[in-house]
Amino acid sequence: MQISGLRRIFPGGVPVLDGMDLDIAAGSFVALVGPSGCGKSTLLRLVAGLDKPDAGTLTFTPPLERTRGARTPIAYVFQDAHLLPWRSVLDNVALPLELAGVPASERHPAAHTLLKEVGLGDATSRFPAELSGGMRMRVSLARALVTRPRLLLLDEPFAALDELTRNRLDDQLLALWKELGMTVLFVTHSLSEAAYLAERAVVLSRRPARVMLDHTLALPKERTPALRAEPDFAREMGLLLQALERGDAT
Ligand SMILES: Nc1ncnc2c1ncn2[C@@H]1O[C@H](COP(=O)(O)OP(=O)(O)OP(=O)(O)O)[C@@H](O)[C@H]1O
Repeated sequence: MQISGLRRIFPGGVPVLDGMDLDIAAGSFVALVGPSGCGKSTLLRLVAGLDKPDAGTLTFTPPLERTRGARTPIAYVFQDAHLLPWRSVLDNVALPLELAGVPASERHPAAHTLLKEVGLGDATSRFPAELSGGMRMRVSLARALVTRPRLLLLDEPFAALDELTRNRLDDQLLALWKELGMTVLFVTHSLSEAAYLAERAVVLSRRPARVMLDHTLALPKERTPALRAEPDFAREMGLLLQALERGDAT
C-alpha cells in the first residue's frame, strides 16, 4: 500500500494530515504510534475508505477490489468490541459472512474455526454480556478475520485491558497474522506493545502528523514473552520513546 501526499483538514481546523507519505509492504506488520490527537485514527479511517482525503492518494498493490462472495479486503478493529448484545458469540462472528450472503452451513463452521483460534471454542453459544473484556475483544478479532481480509486495521484494540490479558491477546494476534498472512496496521499508545508486535514501527509527530521515525525493529522474528525482559527490547523501546518525545515537542 502506498500512501502519498495524504492531506486531511476538518472544517474550521488545522490540518491533521498534511502531505503524509508511507509505503507499507503487503503482508507486513506495522505499528503506528504518536501523541494523542496527532491523526492516527484519521489515517486509519482514510485507509479503510471510511473518510475521504482532501488531497493525496492511497494505492493498493495488488488492487484491493472487492472480490465476489464473502471476502472483504479490509477489516477494522476498534478499542471497543462493538458486539451485538442480542446475538450469540457465534452469530456475532458469523455476521460479516451473513451480510455477504454466505449460507449458515458455511458461515457457522468458519466462525467456529476462528473462535477456536482465539481460544473461545467453548464459548460460542454465550452472549456478549456474559464475557469479560478480553473475551469480547477476542470475539471482535475473530469477527474481523472471519472474512480473511487482506488488510487488518486495529485502532488501540487492547488498550482497555489489563496488561496480562493484553499480552496474551498480542500473542494471539501474532499467531493469526503468521497463519493468515494479512497486512496489519496497528495503532497503539504502548511502545512496548508496538515493539513486541511489529516488524516496523512508525512514530508520528503532533498534528499535522509527520513521520518522526520509520524503524524496522532489530528484534528476533519469533516474539516470545521472555523478549520483554531483554536488553535489546529495552533499547528498541528507547528509540521509539526518543522519537515520540521529539515529535511531541515540535
Ligand atoms: N470528524 C472530525 N471533525 C473534526 N475534527 C476531527 C474529526 N475527527 C478527528 N478530528 C480531529 O483531528 C485530530 C486527530 O484526531 P485522531 O482521532 O485522528 O487522533 P489520534 O491520533 O487517533 O488520537 P488518539 O491517540 O487520542 O486516539 C484531533 O484534533 C481531532 O479532534
